[in-house]
Amino acid sequence: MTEPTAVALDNATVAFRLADGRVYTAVEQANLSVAHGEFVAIVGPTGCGKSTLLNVAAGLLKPAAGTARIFDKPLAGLNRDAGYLFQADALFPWKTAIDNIAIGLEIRGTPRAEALERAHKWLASVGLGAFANRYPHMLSGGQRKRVGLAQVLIRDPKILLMDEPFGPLDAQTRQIMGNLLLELWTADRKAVLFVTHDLEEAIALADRVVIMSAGPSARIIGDWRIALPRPRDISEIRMEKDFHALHREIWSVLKDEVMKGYEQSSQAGAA
Ligand SMILES: Nc1ncnc2c1ncn2[C@@H]1O[C@H](COP(=O)(O)OP(=O)(O)OP(=O)(O)O)[C@@H](O)[C@H]1O
Repeated sequence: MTEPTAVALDNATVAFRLADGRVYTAVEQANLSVAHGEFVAIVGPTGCGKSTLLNVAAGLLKPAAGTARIFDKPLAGLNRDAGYLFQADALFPWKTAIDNIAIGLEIRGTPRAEALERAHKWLASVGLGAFANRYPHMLSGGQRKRVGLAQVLIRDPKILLMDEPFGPLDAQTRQIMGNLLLELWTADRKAVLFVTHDLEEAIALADRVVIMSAGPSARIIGDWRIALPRPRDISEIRMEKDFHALHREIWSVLKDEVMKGYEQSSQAGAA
């Protein structure tokens, strides 16, 4: 039996009403799918609608036209199968690392002792076993991301929605986090939808890279299968010939859209 598609957006159009009453169509007729266990990255120019598509998959935004289906069922309300990791930290500043991780289970009614035991395992799997009692302000940006990842994964979502999760980190920490993400994903293949503006990061991580055009009315204009071998080290894979060939091919499509994106966003009243 074939597995149901984890995320399927069919002809999804998303529009926003602006303060002056005009309607801004951010995304038009986007078709996007993420298969069970597949890692898909969305790349596109700034402001094209990457987060908007992710928010549709999360059930935070309803398309004006088209449909969103999760495991072959129409999405109504929040996507309860998904865990969401944003660019900004979502940690409670008044809770320690361990309590930040355990809270997701405690909210669901898991007894505290059991929640803590599982949280310690997750803290160890993100390499922070010795930092259980640190508050978020006592952790580096990369360490906070690790806690954030554990906080999402402990709830065992079937789908991971990631919106530039490593955006604020320095280049080296980004690569370390990328490798950690791949290691955890390989152990338990969840469907991943990963938004990034960094084409190299997208190719290094994903099974498929999807490219969006510049907005308004952004569309999906390319979909590449990334047949690079796994397991991957995301620093080393960037040295490979096949990686360069893919990068060249995808960038040839993306670069015009990036330029259009900058022009659009610099025009008065663009959005
Ligand atoms: N609530 C809103 N009301 C009006 N316009 C919005 C709203 N949310 C997003 N937009 C517009 O929709 C477009 C897409 O926004 P979105 O945040 O999805 O882009 P993005 O590709 O994720 O951008 P970036 O790469 O800069 O993070 C942008 O032009 C943005 O200004």
